[in-house]
Amino acid sequence: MEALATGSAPSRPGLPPPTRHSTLRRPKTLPASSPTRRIIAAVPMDGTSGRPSAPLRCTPAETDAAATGSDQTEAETAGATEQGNGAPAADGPAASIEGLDGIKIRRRPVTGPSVHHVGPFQFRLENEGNTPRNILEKIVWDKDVEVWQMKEKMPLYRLLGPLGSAPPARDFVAALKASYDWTALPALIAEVKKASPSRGVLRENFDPVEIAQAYEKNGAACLSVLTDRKYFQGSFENLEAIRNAGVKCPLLCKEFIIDAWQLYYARSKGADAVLLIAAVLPDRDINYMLKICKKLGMAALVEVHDEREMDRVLGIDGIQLIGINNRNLETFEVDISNTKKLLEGERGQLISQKDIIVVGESGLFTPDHISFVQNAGVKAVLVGESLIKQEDPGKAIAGLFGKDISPVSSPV
Ligand SMILES: O=C(O)c1ccccc1NCC(=O)[C@H](O)[C@H](O)COP(=O)(O)O
Repeated sequence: MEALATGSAPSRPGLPPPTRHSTLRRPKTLPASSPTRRIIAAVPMDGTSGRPSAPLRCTPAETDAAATGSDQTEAETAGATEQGNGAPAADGPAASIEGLDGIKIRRRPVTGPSVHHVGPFQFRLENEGNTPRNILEKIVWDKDVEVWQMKEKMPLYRLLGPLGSAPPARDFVAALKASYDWTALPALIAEVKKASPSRGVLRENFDPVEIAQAYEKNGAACLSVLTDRKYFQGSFENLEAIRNAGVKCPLLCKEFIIDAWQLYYARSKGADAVLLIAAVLPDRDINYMLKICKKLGMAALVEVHDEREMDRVLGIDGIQLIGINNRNLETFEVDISNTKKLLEGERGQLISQKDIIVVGESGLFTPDHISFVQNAGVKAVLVGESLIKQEDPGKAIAGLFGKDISPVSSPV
């Protein structure tokens, strides 16, 4: 399949997975100046007393991070010698400089694994370089391990079959435009989300298909389906089940995409669109992933949170959808005036010139909130909590918009 040609890939996405090593190696060096280097635990590994009930294990990410040492493969030397944020792979203070390439988080632990083996012991050495600084960094580091494990089980070539038999991609952008034209209100992307790191479990009695059908019936233009299991209790099974149940609304795969492989996987599970987070992905990755999405027929919702990310994204060609997240993913603070702030002045003008649809994301609970972001310039909204927490999430849509927006209702 043509879309599988990843030969022109820049550094990390699409590269063959780095060689893994069965034993842990020390990272080349720990930063000499490492200020908070601490031994947290020393655990004998031979089953004698003192062994923890859930033994510490070295994870692929740990071996992977260690692989930034001296015996890298050619591919790693060519591409993966960066953290994915342009930072040098391992040593020294430069490795932890934030903001290189514009992204705020470190894509991997910069000082290598926190777990080390000495004889029969495992040591956990924590320092600034291998301790996540915020939830987004933690999610992305965990995602790195998860994606590596998934790729091991299902390498790209083995996705060919599922990709070929996946239901065809539907036009996510056209669905948003049609809804906006019909209702003269922001098109709704309703989120199928059981839990979140900031809010915990949002809905105990969670039937993803039933919720998706209710959203569709009550006027959602598109759906956003959380697929991350660890932090959102979502799954690709949910995405697939919703697609297979005959829901016609195009589906956004709400995932933390860090590797091009995930785009193919999402498409093979029936996704029509994916989320690309500017705080996580350098421009070159966004560029590259947009091209793959296009080949796969999927839309990409490129998410920003601040002016800097917005300016970066506005410099990238081919973007059709920009999501402004009102939630700061590092602090969980939600402020819907963020949408207005990012659309003021020249940025708003450029967005109109480029015919980009802006999606207002997070913290939208009332018709006033919807009016506020619409007046700021959004043509679509992404809403989770305020719908999913209601007894009847479908009916809650009319409450959110202040009127019935279902397809059977009359247009304005
Ligand atoms: O919501 C979180 O706690 C969260 C934490 C870390 C990364 C992403 C997170 N949420 C993703 C979203 O921003 C929302 O799911 C989406 O925009 C809908 O927001 P809401 O309507 O407030 O549920």
